[in-house]
Amino acid sequence: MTSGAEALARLVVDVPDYPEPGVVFKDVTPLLADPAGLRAVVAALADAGRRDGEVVVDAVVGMEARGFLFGTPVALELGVGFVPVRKAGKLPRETHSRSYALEYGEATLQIHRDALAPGARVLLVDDVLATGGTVEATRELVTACGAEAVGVAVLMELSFLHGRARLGDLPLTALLTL
Ligand SMILES: O=P(O)(O)OC[C@H]1O[C@H](OP(=O)(O)OP(=O)(O)O)[C@H](O)[C@@H]1O
Ligand SMILES: Nc1ncnc2[nH]cnc12
Repeated sequence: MTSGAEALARLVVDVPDYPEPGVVFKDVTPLLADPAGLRAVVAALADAGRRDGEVVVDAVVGMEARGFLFGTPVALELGVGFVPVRKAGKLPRETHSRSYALEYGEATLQIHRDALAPGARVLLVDDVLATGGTVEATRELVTACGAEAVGVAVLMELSFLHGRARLGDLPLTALLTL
């Protein structure tokens, strides 16, 4: 059987100097194309939304774009809904916004103001934790909705970028730490 860590080691490709010199980009498209590998990492990420076998989150939030690809199947696996956090200008109704910096640039993220029920317990899902700017901004957006981020689950943590330090008390599940 394929484990999540084995799938990541085999199916994530390092691309040096993309999208700019000095960055080693983690390309997850071969993982997405491999049904057994994809199933293994989705199952492992979903475990972050359970305690003692019980689902303890009310929603999964995924960040554009790769957080959508992993967050949606994780939500299905947990039996909860999926809420997208999008780059600025993509959501059609009233939003909350947060700007942030990441390993190779800056961006603004948005969430629909009514996307989460007040008090909802939310699992954040993404592919990579790098500087932590994306997760920090997303957590603030969840809080602005009156909900609470109770955990973050990622495929890979790039520990040399110290994203964990920006998470405060938010529990992190990383299937692979590099
Ligand atoms: O921890 P950070 O430094 O914030 O970096 C991590 C984020 O960077 C990547 O997304 P990107 O913004 O490149 O968007 P994409 O998924 O649309 O390519 C990645 O998918 C994470 O969301
Ligand atoms: N090195 C990297 N590879 C893929 N996604 C990223 N997001 C931020 N840094 C990244």
